Amino acid sequence: MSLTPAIRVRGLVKRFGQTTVLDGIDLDAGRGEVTCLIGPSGSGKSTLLRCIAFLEEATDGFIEIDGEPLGFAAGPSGERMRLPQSAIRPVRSRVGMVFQQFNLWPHMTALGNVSEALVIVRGMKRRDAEARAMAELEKVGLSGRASHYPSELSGGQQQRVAIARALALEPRIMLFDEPTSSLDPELTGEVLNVMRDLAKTGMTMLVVTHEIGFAASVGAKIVFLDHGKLLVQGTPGEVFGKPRHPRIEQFLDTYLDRGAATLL
Ligand SMILES: Nc1ncnc2c1ncn2[C@@H]1O[C@H](COP(=O)(O)OP(=O)(O)OP(=O)(O)O)[C@@H](O)[C@H]1O
Repeated sequence: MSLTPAIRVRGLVKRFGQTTVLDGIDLDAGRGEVTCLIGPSGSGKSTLLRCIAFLEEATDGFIEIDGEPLGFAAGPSGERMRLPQSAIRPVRSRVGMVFQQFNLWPHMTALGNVSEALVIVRGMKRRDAEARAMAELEKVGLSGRASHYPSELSGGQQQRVAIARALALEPRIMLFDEPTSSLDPELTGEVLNVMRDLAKTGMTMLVVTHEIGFAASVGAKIVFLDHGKLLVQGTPGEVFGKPRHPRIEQFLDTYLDRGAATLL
């Protein structure tokens, strides 16, 4: 088995103007594993995810996906060189992303939302795209809602459509940015269950979450960001077990989610 991590981040820096939001992040996310990113609000979790999805361009540092550089590579003397678009696109297309807001097209059905990208991005025939989209909707338990519009679906169902849409493009890595934070507890549970099932298929997942119970039970690795630095990382037992790093203790006091106490 290859030891190359699915995601390898080295020395990642992101600045917005004078503000340093990510300050030298080194991170490995294992293939077929769930890595959970936790940390206080504003610590840089979303920005890190967005850099890995190449939605934001890092100010410095390197990202590799399956051992291949994303966006920038080290030149002959170690200098940072921007890669051409033709080299960026195939690496970037291996990464799927699910956001806090579902971002579905309101004028399209669930089936349309999942199949459209296959037609536009992949150039699939509509009939083939819809067959693939149905299979993805089935996986998230929504084949019976294929002809519904987003306004006719609950928030949890909309997020499951968004997950199906990302999966339809066959990513090797799925990034989730607080996918349940706009949902009430019941709907949160149904989305987390879909993510649990996805993890069981061996999908590599990097998940920003405040659902500590989910992170502790599904995460192979927990990464704690604080003020743009990676402060603590390890297995759930190492990060949440006692004695805990004082910042983790403080964070759990502030952010402990429903039911998490029983797991820690
Ligand atoms: N486009 C931007 N321009 C300027 N500052 C930004 C931009 N995006 C993020 N920031 C700042 O970067 C910091 C980190 O934001 P980020 O959203 O990555 O944190 P987070 O840990 O995901 O927070 P939360 O848990 O609240 O979502 C914040 O101070 C934020 O205001």
